[in-house]
Amino acid sequence: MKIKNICCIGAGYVGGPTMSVIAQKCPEINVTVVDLNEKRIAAWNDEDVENIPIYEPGLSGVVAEARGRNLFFSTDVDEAIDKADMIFISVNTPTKTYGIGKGMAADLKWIELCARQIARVATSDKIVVEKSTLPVRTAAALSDILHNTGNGVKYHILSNPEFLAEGTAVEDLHAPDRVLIGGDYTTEEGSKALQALVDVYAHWVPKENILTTNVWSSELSKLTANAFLAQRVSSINSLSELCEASGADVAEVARAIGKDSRIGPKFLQSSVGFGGSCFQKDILNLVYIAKSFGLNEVADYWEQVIIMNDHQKRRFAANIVKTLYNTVSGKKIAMLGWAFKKDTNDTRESAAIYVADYLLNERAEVVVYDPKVTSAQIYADLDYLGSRSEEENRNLVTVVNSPYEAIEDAHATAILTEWDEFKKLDWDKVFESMLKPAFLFDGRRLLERNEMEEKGFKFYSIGN
Ligand SMILES: NC(=O)C1=CN([C@@H]2O[C@H](COP(=O)(O)OP(=O)(O)OC[C@H]3O[C@@H](n4cnc5c(N)ncnc54)[C@H](O)[C@@H]3O)[C@@H](O)[C@H]2O)C=CC1
Ligand SMILES: O=C(O)[C@H]1O[C@H](OP(=O)(O)OP(=O)(O)OC[C@H]2O[C@@H](n3ccc(=O)[nH]c3=O)[C@H](O)[C@@H]2O)[C@H](O)[C@@H](O)[C@@H]1O
Repeated sequence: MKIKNICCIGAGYVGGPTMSVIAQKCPEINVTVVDLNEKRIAAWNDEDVENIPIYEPGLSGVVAEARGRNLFFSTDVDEAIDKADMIFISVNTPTKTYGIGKGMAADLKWIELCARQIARVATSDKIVVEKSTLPVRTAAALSDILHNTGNGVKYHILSNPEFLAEGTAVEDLHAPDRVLIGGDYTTEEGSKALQALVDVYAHWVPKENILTTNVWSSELSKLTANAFLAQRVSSINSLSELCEASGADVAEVARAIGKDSRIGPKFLQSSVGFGGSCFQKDILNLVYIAKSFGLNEVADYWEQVIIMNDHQKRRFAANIVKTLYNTVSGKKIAMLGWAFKKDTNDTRESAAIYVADYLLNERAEVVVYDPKVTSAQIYADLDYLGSRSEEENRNLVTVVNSPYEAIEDAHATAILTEWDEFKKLDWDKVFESMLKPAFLFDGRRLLERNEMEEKGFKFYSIGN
């Protein structure tokens, strides 16, 4: 079966970049990315390709190459569904904020809406691909909806979770460690559907890197991969506190253990805590699933990863207060970075939000600089927490366009995101323009202690 038309529902951080790369690498396939969000689609279609709604290194070049040729962005969801032989569902699956499973389970409302819409519109057989991260066995629910509310056409459901990381999305999509496709390989038709998607990726991914499994293994592998990655960060972060107490240096410990090929060097960078839209949500989902099977010890084991991460964020903020003589009330704290990691404008679950909230509860005046995050986003993130009125957030928080403006007359500077430009700041100038003693809190292990102390800073660094 040769795929000619692909539709992707959801033009977000996953749907946008993933489909752009498929279109780039498969010029004979028409790829239409649809979304209900008109503003987002308008931005994807902006004449100036630098204005696409997601900042990812290299992405604008990919979009420029394929857009208008075989890559289209549209709000006409029905038309794109009807035309497609293969439909990716790449909508958001956030943690539920209400009802059963509140604060834990994934909210599958948008997934179900997509399924119902596909069933209503489709007049020919479709391969439906789960691109969103979903709880294990979601494909059964999708199949139920599609086959019971549809127009009598046939559906094959595949699971094809996405492993890209933000900030390196294009690189990850061009050369993935693996592509995972779950499908029903026990039937001839199921195998054909699986093969159709394998053939799409085989345009640029070596065959040995395309793994096929049954649907449940694929769904569960995505949650597992994120849980393992987050667990490594929480593990090294837990040790950062022990390093601070004992005189060891977490970077040295990480290097020493990472040299063991069984452990490996990646994801051992101690930090102010992991953020991003997925680690916390996916682990909470895993915990919820384990609990729903009555596996309480399994649930407790994974929940600890989140508990440690919350502790790390709180501990970083609390240390600022403690170091500034137990009060930051009325003091200016410069925060460098707001995004949850460098090279992205995404702020979802960023540690910076929680550190700022903590400091604001202590009545600090916070000044934020981030090279890619807008002030509107920063205020929206704080408002969303609901810790204080919107007016108070605007009174207490200032967003500026230059790091030097942020640090001017600051009592303390805190690095929250590891943007490369922070390494290259003129730190002598920073020291000069801060109030003394000039406290510097490095939440990303970006700077060298000796160098900063020589310049005169009172320097605090995670795990050292
Ligand atoms: N952000 C990331 O780096 C990664 C995310 N994922 C998973 O991919 C999924 C999508 O994540 P993101 O792209 O970050 O989310 P996102 O929130 O950036 O994008 C989702 C888009 O879907 C649209 N949408 C929702 N319901 C719709 C409907 N019924 N019809 C049309 N459009 C609809 C929304 O308007 C939104 O623009 C989630 O399940 C996430 O866990 C997986 C790997 C990486
Ligand atoms: O499902 C998802 O959404 C994605 O989640 C993560 O990707 P992402 O969240 O974009 O970014 P990561 O590079 O994993 O970083 C996550 C957080 O952990 C932090 N981190 C990461 C690595 C490390 O060593 N230390 C550390 O503190 C980062 O600063 C960031 O806040 C996974 O890496 C992707 O494989 C996955 O597809």
